[in-house]
Amino acid sequence: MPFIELESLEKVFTVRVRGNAGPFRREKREVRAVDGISFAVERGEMVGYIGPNGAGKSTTIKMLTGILTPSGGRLRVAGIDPARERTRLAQRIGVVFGQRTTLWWDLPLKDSYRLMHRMYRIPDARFRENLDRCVELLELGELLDVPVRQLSLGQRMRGDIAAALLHDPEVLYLDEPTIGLDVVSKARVREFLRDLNTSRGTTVLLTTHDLTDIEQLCSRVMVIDHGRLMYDGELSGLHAVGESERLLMVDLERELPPITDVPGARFVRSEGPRQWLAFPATTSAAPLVAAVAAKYPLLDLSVREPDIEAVIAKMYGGTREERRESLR
Ligand SMILES: Nc1ncnc2c1ncn2[C@@H]1O[C@H](COP(=O)(O)OP(=O)(O)OP(=O)(O)O)[C@@H](O)[C@H]1O
Repeated sequence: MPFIELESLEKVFTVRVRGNAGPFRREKREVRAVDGISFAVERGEMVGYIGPNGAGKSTTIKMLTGILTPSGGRLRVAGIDPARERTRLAQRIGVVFGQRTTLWWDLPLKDSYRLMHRMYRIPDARFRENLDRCVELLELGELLDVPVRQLSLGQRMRGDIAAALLHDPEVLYLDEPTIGLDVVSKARVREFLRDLNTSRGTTVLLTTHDLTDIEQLCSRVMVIDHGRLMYDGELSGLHAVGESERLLMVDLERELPPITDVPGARFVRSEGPRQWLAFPATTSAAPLVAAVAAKYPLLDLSVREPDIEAVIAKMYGGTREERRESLR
């Protein structure tokens, strides 16, 4: 049985909007935030869950934690119906919302952890062990006595991630865990998550706007838009869907006219002896490199992978129907 299983999951919000019938008349309107989503995640998977603003990502996560009750469909996490058995599920899941903290603002970090120790009734030895591990790997040692409000964003985020893991959850939901962090903090958080996934087999569902998070952490990605699942597969498959291109950067021995006679490659631009050629992301670079090397005096070359951001933007561009068509 999959660890997380959604079948035609729906969440409909009813909102009141100002209607045409007068300034004080409000009309009811339905927002289908999640509109029939089905997927399964196996234990130990690390999956990216991405989409534009308002796509329905947070609403899905809230249903997975039991905070929101679905309007339709079926949902199981570790065999548990989250909305019905929220407290029982809470023992098995960890949640990190990047934009909000679960820590107590005025308390030193270690006091928040002590409270969680009690709340989750974590056995003492296990609590110690998990805390020590998080403190070491997330470099929290010097921060334990600092009130949360005095922590930098990156420090607070690391504090929040540790808080979500003290009770050994089997699944971790991360909503924008690297938002607003500097490059060093991002790298540290990513490394920690990768290690958690490989060493403990924790299942991770990651929502992010930073596609480098996905590139570095997830081999599988789900793209959601308007409450519907638009893509579910390997990250590499997204390139094919977005018809993206890879770039070959060629350093020639000297400045030469644009390379336009290599089949399958498109000249993009040049800067002195350096030229950039584009070719489809779905084809192999080897024959192209061989063809260039056979015809031109090469000093060096490198291949740049396509920018997923551009791929996603391409997917999100156009009408919903066109996008869905392109994904078939
Ligand atoms: N409590 C609510 N009442 C009414 N509408 C809501 C509510 N929560 C979410 N929505 C609407 O549901 C849709 C999906 O919102 P959701 O927050 O799940 O998107 P998201 O993909 O997480 O977006 P973001 O990346 O901006 O966080 C949006 O149109 C949003 O306005």
